[in-house]
Amino acid sequence: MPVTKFKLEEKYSYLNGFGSYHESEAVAGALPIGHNSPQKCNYGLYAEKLSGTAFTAPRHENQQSWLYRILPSAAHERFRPYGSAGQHARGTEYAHDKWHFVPDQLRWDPFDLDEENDWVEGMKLVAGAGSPVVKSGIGIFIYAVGRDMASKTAFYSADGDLLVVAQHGALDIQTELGRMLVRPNEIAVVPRGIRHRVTLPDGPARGFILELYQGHFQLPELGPIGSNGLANQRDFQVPKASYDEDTSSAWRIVSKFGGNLFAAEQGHTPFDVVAWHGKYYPYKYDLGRFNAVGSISFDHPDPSVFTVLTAPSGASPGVAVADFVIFPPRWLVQDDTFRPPWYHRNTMSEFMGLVSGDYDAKEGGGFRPGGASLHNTMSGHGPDAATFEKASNADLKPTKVGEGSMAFMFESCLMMGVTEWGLKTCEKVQEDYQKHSWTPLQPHFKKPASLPQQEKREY
Ligand SMILES: O=C(O)Cc1cc(O)ccc1O
Ligand SMILES: [Fe+2]
Repeated sequence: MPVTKFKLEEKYSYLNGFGSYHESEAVAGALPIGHNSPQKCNYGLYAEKLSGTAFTAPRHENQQSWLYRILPSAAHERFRPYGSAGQHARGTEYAHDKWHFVPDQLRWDPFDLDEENDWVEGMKLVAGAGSPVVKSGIGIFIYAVGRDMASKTAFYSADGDLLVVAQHGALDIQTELGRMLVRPNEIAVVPRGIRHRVTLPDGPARGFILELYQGHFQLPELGPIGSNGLANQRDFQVPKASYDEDTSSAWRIVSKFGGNLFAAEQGHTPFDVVAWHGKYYPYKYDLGRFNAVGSISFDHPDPSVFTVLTAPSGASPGVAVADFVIFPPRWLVQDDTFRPPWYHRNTMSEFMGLVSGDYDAKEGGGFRPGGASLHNTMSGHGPDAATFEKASNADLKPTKVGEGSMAFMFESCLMMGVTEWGLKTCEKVQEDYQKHSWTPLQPHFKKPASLPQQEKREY
């Protein structure tokens, strides 16, 4: 069910619709009518274009927005390496240049909450593939944040779109285009380049981030499902324009650029966009609104039926560099079916995280909220021994699984590497994952004493 825990405050105000052309003005009349770049913009604003795709990208993929702001984003001093001007670069772990590629199934205990780090310092790269400098691949981060970002500081990633999965605590994400409140069981996407400032309205926060170095997320095709279902377009919320007027104090812009952090000073707020229009904007989505479909006869369908958002690899149709898939509460009704996931090895790699509750393939415990697992290219996995035992003997009446639970998967066609931080420094990798889950599986094969009569087939 949708998140209801916090009452929405008036400061958060949204437009509805994924991929739509939106426009929003915090001051009536701030948007020029009928053109984008008048000789003088209304109210003395500057016009600035923000391109999220090549100018010439096909129309259905093209994502650009026009911002009407008090000062252009270009008005800042030189960028210097973050940390060199007295900022504490405490524990920033963004290095993407040395992956450990290991075939083991990996599982992480819940990552620690953190009292000290802010959004910039609290993001740790755990796994991924490719590189932001060639705009190819993905990075998977956990974040554990205990402090608001320093006042008058904003952050942006030039490396990719940030898909944020909130697991614990709420995030107030003030962006150039407007403000979003992102609570556990919700996700948000902050596209490449958009300045944002993250504060914590509800204490420490923890969650997961997929950074998409190439392209943008789209909704999956629905094929025979029809015109509604899964994540519906109208449930995506886009912040309305809201701006601050501050052209007299010192602001710092922190940039993640090629996996490294830089900071530049400027004498005005970056959150000065009075109006905007276009298709390149941040958005959020409540996972409780996902309309799950599944088998109502027999067999366990592929988890692609639970895809919320997908980012095509461009390699071939249907092959994603990143699928964001969830396992929401749902009814299982299949006859004569082993209902949990089958045992499997896939060419796609699967990074999973748990937002809340239990996951139905891991009755034996060990996959806990705030924790994660990685089943890489062709690494065998599936239900643990406890789940196999239970599910193969279960009474197959209609059953609700995942009540109060939300697991998700970042799935990729790329082989995923793990960072030094993810494999060792974090000290969360479970040594006994295999012994706990699959080595206890017993053979049950019994060759029958007399074989059933085969019908003679004529061809
Ligand atoms: O490995 C997992 O638990 C994720 C998963 C779930 C499922 O229902 C089918 C395949 C799959 O990879
Ligand atoms: Fe899997």
